[in-house]
Amino acid sequence: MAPLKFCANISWLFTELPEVTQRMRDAARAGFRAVEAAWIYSSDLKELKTVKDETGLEFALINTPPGDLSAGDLGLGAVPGREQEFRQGLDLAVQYAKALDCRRIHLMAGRVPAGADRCAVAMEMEDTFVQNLKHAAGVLSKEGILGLIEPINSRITDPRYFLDSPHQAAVILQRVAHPSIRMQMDIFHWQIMDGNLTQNIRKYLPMTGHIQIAQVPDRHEPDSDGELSYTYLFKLLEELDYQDYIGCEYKPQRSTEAGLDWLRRYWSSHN
Ligand SMILES: O=C(O)C(=O)CO
Repeated sequence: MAPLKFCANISWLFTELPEVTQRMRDAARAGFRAVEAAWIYSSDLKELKTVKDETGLEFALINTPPGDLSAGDLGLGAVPGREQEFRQGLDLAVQYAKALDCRRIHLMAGRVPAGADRCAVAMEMEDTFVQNLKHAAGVLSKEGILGLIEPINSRITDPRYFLDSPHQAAVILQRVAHPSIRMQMDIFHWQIMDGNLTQNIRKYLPMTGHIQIAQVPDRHEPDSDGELSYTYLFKLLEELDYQDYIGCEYKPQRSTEAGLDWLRRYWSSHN
């Protein structure tokens, strides 16, 4: 069984440094061969590419732009009436992904509008998402890029996020029915929403293109106190021969460096 591949989410790790490029260098120094990030659109693309080339880092994943964060947007994929903006954001994400040779883009669904009843708007939002994902599939398949949809828990992290369960995502993926659109499995969110991780991982891994991890409930390092045994979960993913990236998307309890012992232990026991 091949060792699992971990990438540093530099929107959560190495945030002791303000600049994305500084975080990239620190991630490389810490031993990571790949990074992922939420939104890098305020960074100069040429600088990102220079540092990527200098460090030899791979860019594993970026997100589509969120929309207007200050107005409460967190993605536009499933938001009726914002289709044009979603498509413009997709084009920008593709521009960055191509320049950085990044092969995965998280197509963010977005939130149920404030004040709306989730059940009342669910069908319209799902239909909007399916149409946007079918459009994205056509764009991304030409570039050899995977589009990913990620359930984000609506119990703790984001009560209004539209896509909040792996089962809901699986129905949407079935409606889109395109190999360029796959699941983004964030084990932190899946535990909070559904538990039953062994069954859900076994069931949905075949349609998954990226994984993210954090401990539950405080979203710290995998080896911090919490509900999950990542020793068990990593063994399960090795047994299932998962070969894509695992994004380290957690809040360090102290510093990023101090919190990386779990990964050093994994690397030293698998090299
Ligand atoms: O909030 C999360 O878990 C994300 O991955 C957003 O991109």
